[in-house]
Amino acid sequence: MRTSTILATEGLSRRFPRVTALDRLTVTVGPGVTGLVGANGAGKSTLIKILLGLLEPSEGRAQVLGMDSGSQGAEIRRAVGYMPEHDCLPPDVSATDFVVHMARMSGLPRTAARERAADTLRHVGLYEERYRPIGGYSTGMKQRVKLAQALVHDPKVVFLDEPTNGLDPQGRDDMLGLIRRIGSEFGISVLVTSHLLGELERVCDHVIVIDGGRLLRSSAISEFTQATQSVTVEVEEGPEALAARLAELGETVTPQGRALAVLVRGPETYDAVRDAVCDLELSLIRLEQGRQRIEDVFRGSAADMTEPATAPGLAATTVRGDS
Ligand SMILES: Nc1ncnc2c1ncn2[C@@H]1O[C@H](COP(=O)(O)OP(=O)(O)OP(=O)(O)O)[C@@H](O)[C@H]1O
Repeated sequence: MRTSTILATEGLSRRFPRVTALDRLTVTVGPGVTGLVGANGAGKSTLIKILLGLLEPSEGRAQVLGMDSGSQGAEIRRAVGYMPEHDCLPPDVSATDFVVHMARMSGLPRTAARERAADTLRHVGLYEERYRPIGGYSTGMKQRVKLAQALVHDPKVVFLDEPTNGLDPQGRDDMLGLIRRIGSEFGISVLVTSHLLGELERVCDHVIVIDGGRLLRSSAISEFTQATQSVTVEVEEGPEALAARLAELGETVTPQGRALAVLVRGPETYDAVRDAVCDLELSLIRLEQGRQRIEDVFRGSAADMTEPATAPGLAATTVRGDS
């Protein structure tokens, strides 16, 4: 394992009686913010639980910070902060009391625990409300408390399981901003899961996409954005004929209103557009470089990831990058 490796899995599988949640997953994660993306049921939470030593793999192995998840789970959990997906907060205590308690559980002395809890709650943006019982909090505030308890013991790495779940667009933006700061300002490596590819584009250095427990892709975000370069072509009349000709020439074309978005494979794509427009004697109105959404790379292979799970329309409002 390289010294810069934060976590790695090798041929990792986990079978449940009715489903294979992870299927021979081999992946390596370096420092920075890494997105783990997959539709609901893709195996994201299962992977996190195995990494933390909370669940046994059926086959293969996993390491976090050079420690084996099978035999060194307790050490891993000391070094890693974990924000679980589901609501697991006690309703009757305040955020302050809860986060201090979690800090004490991690081994911090009383005074240090109080100081760290106050700092961490301030970092996640909880102020006066931190003295009120958690039961009265909004979803966004509860997500912040979960994030604070993951950070309070000053971990080297945090695993955040669907931190934007249930949040409105503003809440998502705020949470994504916090995640970016954890990576850049605090220097903590982050593994963050989401079922929406587009929202992680903004905060991640690297993205891993899984589907049905299998690895679809693991790439630096720059490779994704390169892959999503497109050119928008608008002609006065005959966009259908142009689309058909470009498709014949092997180009990937998506109608966009009156225009066409053509995925750029390389310089040959521009030649194909020029030749098709000339051959069909069309009048070109617009030829413009743009970027498709990151999830367009996976259209067809993992379509669920382009849909918001809880609130239709949210993804469209939070995803950047339409050309
Ligand atoms: N304890 C379990 N017993 C049986 N099946 C399970 C168990 N835990 C997970 N699964 C199944 O394994 C698959 C992967 O689940 P997992 O929770 O890892 O997915 P996920 O990508 O985190 O999705 P979600 O965001 O919906 O939780 C699912 O089909 C799920 O039903």
